[in-house]
Amino acid sequence: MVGRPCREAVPGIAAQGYAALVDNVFASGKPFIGHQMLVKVPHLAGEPETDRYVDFVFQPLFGADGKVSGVFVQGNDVTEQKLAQKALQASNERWKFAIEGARDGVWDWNVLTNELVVSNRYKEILGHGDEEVLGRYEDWASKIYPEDRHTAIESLQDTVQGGPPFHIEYRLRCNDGQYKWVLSRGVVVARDENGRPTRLTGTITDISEKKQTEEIIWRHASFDYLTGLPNRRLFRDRLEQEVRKAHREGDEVVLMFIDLDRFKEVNDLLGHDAGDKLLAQVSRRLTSCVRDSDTVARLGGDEFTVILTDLHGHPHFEQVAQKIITQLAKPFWLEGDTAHISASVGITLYPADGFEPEGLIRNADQAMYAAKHAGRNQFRFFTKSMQDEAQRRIQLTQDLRNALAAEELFVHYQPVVDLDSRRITKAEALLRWNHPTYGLVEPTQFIPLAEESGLIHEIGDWVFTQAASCSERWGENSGIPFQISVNRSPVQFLVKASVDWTGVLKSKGLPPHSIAVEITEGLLLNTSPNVAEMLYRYRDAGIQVALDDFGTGYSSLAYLKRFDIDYLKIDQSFVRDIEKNEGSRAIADSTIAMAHRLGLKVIAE
Ligand SMILES: Nc1nc2c(ncn2[C@@H]2O[C@H](COP(=O)(O)OP(=O)(O)OP(=O)(O)O)[C@@H](O)[C@H]2O)c(=O)[nH]1
Repeated sequence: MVGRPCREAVPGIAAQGYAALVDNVFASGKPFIGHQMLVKVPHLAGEPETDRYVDFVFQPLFGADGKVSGVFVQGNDVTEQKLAQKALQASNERWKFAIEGARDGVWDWNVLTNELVVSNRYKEILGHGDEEVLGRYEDWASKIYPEDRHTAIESLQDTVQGGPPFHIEYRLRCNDGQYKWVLSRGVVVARDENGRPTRLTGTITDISEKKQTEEIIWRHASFDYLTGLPNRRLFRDRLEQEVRKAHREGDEVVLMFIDLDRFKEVNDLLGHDAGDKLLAQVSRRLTSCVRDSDTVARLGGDEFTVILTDLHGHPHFEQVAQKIITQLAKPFWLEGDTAHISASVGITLYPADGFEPEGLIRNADQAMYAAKHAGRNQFRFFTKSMQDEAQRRIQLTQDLRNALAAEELFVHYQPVVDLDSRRITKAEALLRWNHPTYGLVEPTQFIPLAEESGLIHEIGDWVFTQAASCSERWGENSGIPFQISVNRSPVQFLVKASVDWTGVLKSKGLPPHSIAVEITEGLLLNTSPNVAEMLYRYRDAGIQVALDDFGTGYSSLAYLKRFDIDYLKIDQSFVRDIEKNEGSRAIADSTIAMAHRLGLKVIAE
């Protein structure tokens, strides 16, 4: 090739304009430098050419006479570099497209010069036009919502110091002075020779809508829909926060547990809507008894709590408790009806009674329970003995679970004498518990535990089968049917019985009136369809129904007829002093007269 004209040596390349370039340099005597010039390199005949990019230098060579004697051509193949650049450009285009498509704003911060450049979309998110809004880092920092500023700056600094990429949600001030939630992300894109970041680039996304949705979800999950008060979940959070704060500041926290007294009666007598209205009014009255910084919450049903904070050695909680009791004992006007209720309040103190929120809630609940048992409409402070009592209740409930299997329960039969024939024709089945440690436990102590724990269903069915067997035995012995009455707790009416009482009687070949079901007056006021359905089922099956403790509650005559009650039992408080007390005698007389006119029989306890 050497010594031959370039048109002959590399004809394919020379023809691409390179021979002309050589001629130009030769003629002008001026060098030529070309960057990334395309050269189509020919291959064997029939094969396609390949594209190469070459950095060229065409240097004229001068002879002794000062004239151009030749041209020195040097080519440096930079194809790889060119392709890499092309790829990068394409990728940048794609990113630009993606970011703009996502409607994100872009920022770029030069750490060395402190220059901050933001895209138009960034400005648009903040409600600005083309004008410069953020020229420096400080401009950005000054626009952050004060409460978020520290965390946002710290997070950015952390990235600069070598931490993870910047990723944080915070609020930025817009053109109209309002704050907007944004999500900002950023990474280090350049470093100096010591590895220190010199440039960070990132995006901001407008997340105000997402935040609004989150806020709505949070409100639903944290506030009670009926009263607008914090619910159980938010109450727990607040209590934890307040206990932590009091611990830091050496302060106290007072927790009150408030349960309305006989609220069920409002629902039963005036309807659920009226009950709802009363609950809403209770929440307003409670809020009016405390300061804005205190918390009033509704745990559910008719249970409320109050957290008193910032006491700073001036405990005024007894006055607050008394105020609550007084406020809630005042009548409630419920669109045409008036309701009277009261409240039982349990009080516990952090740190005197406990350190853990969970324990404090338990204490306040136990104190409230004690206030109820002491006659309602009052407050009680938590004491150690309440804890012992609660412990005993838990223990008894546990023991009760085994009592049936361990044969500790037994049924005692109290005879009922027919005053006309002077014969014992009936008996009442009374449940007793012979506890291995405590001896005979009163039904008033363990029946409420059985009701609370749901054990009443199993125990109640067991009492019924015992009574049915006894009725069968005694009926056979005497030759006439013998009726035994069995108490059925209101709780047993709430779910479908697992044992079909009428079916059991049928299978034993006993007439349906072998068993009478004793219910309490309050049950008749229950509006649950289960109650009415079950009572009608007894009536249709021929099982008699007796009303216990008549005279102590509502004594509503309408219900006696509606549910076809067969017997009334006059409460023993009237019967006991019937000979000495005129009033009791009058009540007993009129009850008997009324019952007989209604076709009901009467039993005196
Ligand atoms: N109207 C209404 N009633 C509710 C709501 N939640 C629960 N309840 C009722 O509130 C009553 C609470 O029952 P209790 O506290 O056991 O009954 P109480 O009559 O207050 O009895 P004591 O507390 O022993 O005095 C139940 O009858 C529930 O059905 C509600 O959102 N609205």
